[in-house]
Amino acid sequence: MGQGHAATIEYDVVVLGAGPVGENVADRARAAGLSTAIVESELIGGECSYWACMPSKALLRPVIARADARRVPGLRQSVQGPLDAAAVLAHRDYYTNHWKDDGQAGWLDSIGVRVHRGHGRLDGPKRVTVTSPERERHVLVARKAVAVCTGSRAVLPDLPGLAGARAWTSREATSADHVPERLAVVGGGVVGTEMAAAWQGLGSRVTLLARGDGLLPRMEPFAGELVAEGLREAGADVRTGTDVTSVVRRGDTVTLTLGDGSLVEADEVLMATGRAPRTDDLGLESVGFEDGSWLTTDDSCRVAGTDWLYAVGDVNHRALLTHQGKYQARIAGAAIAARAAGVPLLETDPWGAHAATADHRAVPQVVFTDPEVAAVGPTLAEAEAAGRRVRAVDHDMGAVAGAGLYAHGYRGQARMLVDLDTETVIGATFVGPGAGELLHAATVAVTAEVPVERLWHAVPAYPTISEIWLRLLETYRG
Ligand SMILES: Cc1cc2nc3c(=O)[nH]c(=O)nc-3n(C[C@H](O)[C@H](O)[C@H](O)COP(=O)(O)OP(=O)(O)OC[C@H]3O[C@@H](n4cnc5c(N)ncnc54)[C@H](O)[C@@H]3O)c2cc1C
Ligand SMILES: NC(=O)c1ccc[n+]([C@@H]2O[C@H](COP(=O)([O-])OP(=O)(O)OC[C@H]3O[C@@H](n4cnc5c(N)ncnc54)[C@H](O)[C@@H]3O)[C@@H](O)[C@H]2O)c1
Repeated sequence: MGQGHAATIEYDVVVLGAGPVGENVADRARAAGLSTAIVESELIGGECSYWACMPSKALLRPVIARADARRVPGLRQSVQGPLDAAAVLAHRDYYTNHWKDDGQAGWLDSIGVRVHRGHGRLDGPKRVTVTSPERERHVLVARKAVAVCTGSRAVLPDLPGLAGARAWTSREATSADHVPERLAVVGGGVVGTEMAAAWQGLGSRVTLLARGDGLLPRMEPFAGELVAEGLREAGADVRTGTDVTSVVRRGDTVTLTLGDGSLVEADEVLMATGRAPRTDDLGLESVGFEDGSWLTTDDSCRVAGTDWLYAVGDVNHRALLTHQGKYQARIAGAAIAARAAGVPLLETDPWGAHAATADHRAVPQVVFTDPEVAAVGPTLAEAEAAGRRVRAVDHDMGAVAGAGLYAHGYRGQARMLVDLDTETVIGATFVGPGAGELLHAATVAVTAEVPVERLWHAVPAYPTISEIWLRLLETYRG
């Protein structure tokens, strides 16, 4: 169908991309009584459901559970064998619903959000052209707002040989149907460390190549150190300060050349080297922006210089995390609804209903390695760089009774960051087995700006790992 004859359908709100974030924007908009359509070119549920959070955590859970069990006297002997990799992969397939999205499509249908399958492209203000898989085109006109929620994709460095090396990105690393004997992982960020832990645990011999001084460079340095230690103990070869200069495949073997001229051979190579926005071929030029760029927004997630265009989730580069994108979706959905209803003044002050304030103050993240890393708020280095007067309070997590009971010989480290001007906790990092489940208490304390003096009255149950809070507060008070 030519563009001149393309059918035109009007909605109040059109959402581009049905990942976790787009789904939530659509849900909030329709809950406010706005007619809402969502456009999806691949699978409803997005990267998170099929090639990121869900499959990666399904692969990691047995690896971490086994490592934990091996630290429990009396249980250790029963869990010495290898994992049943076929069963783990089958469980991963169950969690991705075998890469079918009928369940999520059914949910959108049940809440009254209209799904348009195909590639969406902006075509001037408030207009979106959808090209269906059958190459049919139609035009969606948004009376109130368009929300771009198209996410991000893996970015590959420009290395000699890489284009022909059939390298894995996060997509293959989370969906592979076999365990490679040797896996090289390039990149020491979150994807690199998690996938190194998963595949080493599943039986691969992993070589992790990171170019910085340590792993997880955006977190407190002790996090990367403990994760490197854990990976090495699991049998992985972890190398930091390493540059990869070429990646060449010959037959079944891929050879990586390192900066010092040495070679690493593997059966597969995972490039875990960061993300790029999925804004190429999005028609951004038709509304005054550059295709292929991250979209900068205000705290209501509205794109600067427009009164109708929103960018929510990975695509705005505020925090590349599902939970944070879904939070933005709740805020953006409320802002879209308020503006559509003609509310004269939105609540855009910090912590207001229409300001994604937590993006700046309290982004929680758990890295599901062994040990786990759980962090919220700035690191010490970030807080100091921002000119804040802070004190870092450190404590050995293993010194807590609950930790010793959880895992014999528990190794871990905690840091609480206190703002000395407000006497509130502005950040925390916990590294150790089971640390992920400690995080929300810290997120609540940071978000609510609870004074340290009041936290003194928040009594952790004995004997839980949460007693680390008491140790941190005792250390702070002296
Ligand atoms: C390996 C890995 C593990 C991760 N693990 C975690 C984790 O444990 N916890 C966590 O919080 N985060 C995790 N993340 C990050 C998380 O996956 C992202 O933050 C999240 O998926 C972002 O959601 P989104 O909706 O913004 O984008 P996406 O999930 O990328 O969804 C965007 C959707 O838009 C569609 N789309 C794109 N362009 C168009 C177009 N032009 N027309 C129509 N549709 C389009 C895409 O097909 C896709 O379905 C992980 C990431 C990776 C890579
Ligand atoms: N559990 C979780 O919350 C989770 C899990 C996975 C991913 N994610 C999110 O997904 C996003 C993407 O993760 P990621 O690990 O791909 O990106 P990242 O930016 O966290 O890490 C990429 C790493 O690759 C390195 N790198 C870049 N180019 C390189 C090169 N040419 N050679 C060697 N190293 C190179 C960088 O220095 C960096 O350390 C993150 O922002 C993260 O928040 C979250």
